[in-house]
Amino acid sequence: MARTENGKVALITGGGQGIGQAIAERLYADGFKVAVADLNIENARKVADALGGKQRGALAIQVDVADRDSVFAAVNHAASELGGFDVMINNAGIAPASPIEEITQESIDQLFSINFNGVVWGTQAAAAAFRALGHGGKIISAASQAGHIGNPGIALYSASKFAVRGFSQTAARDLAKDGITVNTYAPGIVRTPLVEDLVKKAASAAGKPEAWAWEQFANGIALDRLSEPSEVAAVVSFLAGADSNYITGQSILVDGGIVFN
Ligand SMILES: NC(=O)C1=CN([C@@H]2O[C@H](COP(=O)(O)OP(=O)(O)OC[C@H]3O[C@@H](n4cnc5c(N)ncnc54)[C@H](O)[C@@H]3O)[C@@H](O)[C@H]2O)C=CC1
Ligand SMILES: CC(=O)C(C)=O
Repeated sequence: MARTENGKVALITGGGQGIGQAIAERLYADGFKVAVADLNIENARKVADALGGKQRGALAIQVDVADRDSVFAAVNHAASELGGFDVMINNAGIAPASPIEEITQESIDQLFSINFNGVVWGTQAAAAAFRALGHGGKIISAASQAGHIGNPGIALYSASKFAVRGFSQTAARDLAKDGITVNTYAPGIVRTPLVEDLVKKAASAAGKPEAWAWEQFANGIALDRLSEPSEVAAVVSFLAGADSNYITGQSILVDGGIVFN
């Protein structure tokens, strides 16, 4: 795909692997300068370096999305180093199993601090940067099919993704006056380290081989296969680009046909 040099800047949290890496690569190919932001700075550096590094408009930044100051610092760093700020992708997330009986205050706090608070801090930091730069922008966050229908075994995760959708709908209304659109993407089951981990744990809990667990995860998908990260990145590319300028407050399912709204 040819770079179009659209001159815009996007920051992707959780950009060091999986869906976030695919989004960073896709937006870079679309012509964005990208800030690849991750708790795991080594992985973020690998992704940014493979795109050519800072000199070529791909900057690695360490961020902890659970920490408001860290997120604001990452956005400000991206804006000053890359010369602007236009698109925020709140992608970082975790998906530990959470059987109902085993949920604790700590497990709620840990999961929500990343999956939900991280989206709130990212939305605040991006909106502040857009206002300071005197223009609007786009905020795009990771929901999930599990944020459209409760998924068995991952109650906290599902709840956090419903919360991301609810927060983003209100943010879309509240920030529209500033020329800011707010949307979410809702993947199905994507081949990433996050899902590999869920599959391993499901197989071990059931005392079955991993191949069995992969089949369970693929069950009920109309297109009868799992998703690749690049297929999610293609939809995020649309949400980050001008063709989606009249879309706000929406959650776009990219799940091969699991949830039908
Ligand atoms: N893989 C899937 O099937 C699906 C994933 N999603 C969502 O997509 C997003 C990305 O998922 P994957 O790529 O599969 O996950 P992944 O586990 O492969 O990658 C997540 C990245 O986020 C980073 N990260 C974790 N905690 C962080 C923190 N506190 N601060 C900054 N970075 C942090 C990790 O270091 C990692 O690089 C998540 O929000 C996830 O919930 C949604 C639906 C399905
Ligand atoms: C991790 C996730 O979002 C799933 C399984 O939908």
